[in-house]
Amino acid sequence: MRFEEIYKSERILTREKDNLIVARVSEVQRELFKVLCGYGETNAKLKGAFYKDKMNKEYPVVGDYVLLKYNENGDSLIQEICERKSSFSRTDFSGHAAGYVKTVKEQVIAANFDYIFILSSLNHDFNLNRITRYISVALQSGGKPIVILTKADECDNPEAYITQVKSISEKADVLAISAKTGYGMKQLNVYIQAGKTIVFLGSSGVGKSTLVNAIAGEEIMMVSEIRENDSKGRHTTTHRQLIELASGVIVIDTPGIRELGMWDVEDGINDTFSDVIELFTKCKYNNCSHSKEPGCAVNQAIEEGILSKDRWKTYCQLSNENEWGKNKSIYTKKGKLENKIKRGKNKKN
Ligand SMILES: Nc1nc2c(ncn2[C@@H]2O[C@H](COP(=O)(O)OP(=O)(O)OP(=O)(O)O)[C@@H](O)[C@H]2O)c(=O)[nH]1
Ligand SMILES: [Zn+2]
Repeated sequence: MRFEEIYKSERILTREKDNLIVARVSEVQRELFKVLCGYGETNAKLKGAFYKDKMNKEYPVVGDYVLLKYNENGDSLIQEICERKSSFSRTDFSGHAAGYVKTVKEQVIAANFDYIFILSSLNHDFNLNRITRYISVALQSGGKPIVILTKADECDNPEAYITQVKSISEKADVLAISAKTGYGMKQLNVYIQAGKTIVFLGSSGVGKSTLVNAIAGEEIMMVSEIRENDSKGRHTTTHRQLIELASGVIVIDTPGIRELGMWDVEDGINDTFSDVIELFTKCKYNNCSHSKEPGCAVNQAIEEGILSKDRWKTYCQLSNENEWGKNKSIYTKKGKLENKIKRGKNKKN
């Protein structure tokens, strides 16, 4: 994480004679980038080498730390991308209808975040399966999942929901808030620290923009009621994708993250369901399908009430969905393997 450290501590010249500095990508519009650096925000392009070997090259994404040849009179040049400590990917179907895809590519959409705020509202559409899926995606990405149950003012018993969500995984923090009444908002202070980068996940209307505004202490995002009267829509060209708040907290909000799909999140699912995976090792037969076999530890745990039927069902659903994505990704296997190796390296550091 050398780039990140340099960026956070020095920001200005690292290799002065070449005019190279460390910067952070704040916006991506096709082949044009905006980056934050010690000189403020500046426009940047990629150096030519990025385009030579198009198939295997990783392009910078929002949140990336990059080495920049700074140009005060025009576009600066991005020379190199720093290894990512965390990242979100989405499935790119390349224009094919789902189910008929020949090639599915992994497209990284944001990188280097510390916390993933998973928002879910405590009104009518509370859905434990959806939260479980988000937690799996989050654990896979390398960031820390924080489940934030919003609109607590519309719910009689937030604690009951907190207990349910806590049962999904002990690796996720869980809290309930109301941006309207201020209930529970103080609990966020642990995460809202200068230098920390936060991404927001959650369905439309759960209160992401409202929470970002509350954290920022000013209106930096449009809240739904207002946006409906705005024919331009929300993600216009002026919409920042990475924002550094006055407090030094960094917020990433890219359009792609809001519709985050499933990529190969096997590690994330196994992490979330470590209790289930543990049971597999106790089945009598190695190749147990966990349906009707004698000595199946899963069935036994369900009978004894140790594992709930719902939790088992969610595990099966998520891992089936994940298998589907994996089979279709065979054409990009090589790239994926490389990614995995890189991620493995990161963990050790
Ligand atoms: N009762 C109540 N309503 C809230 C709270 N937070 C947000 N809302 C309302 O929920 C609605 C949606 O809020 P947004 O912040 O725009 O939600 P969003 O998740 O950003 O929505 P998208 O931009 O569509 O993804 C608005 O009407 C808010 O006023 C809360 O704590 N309590
Ligand atoms: Zn079994």
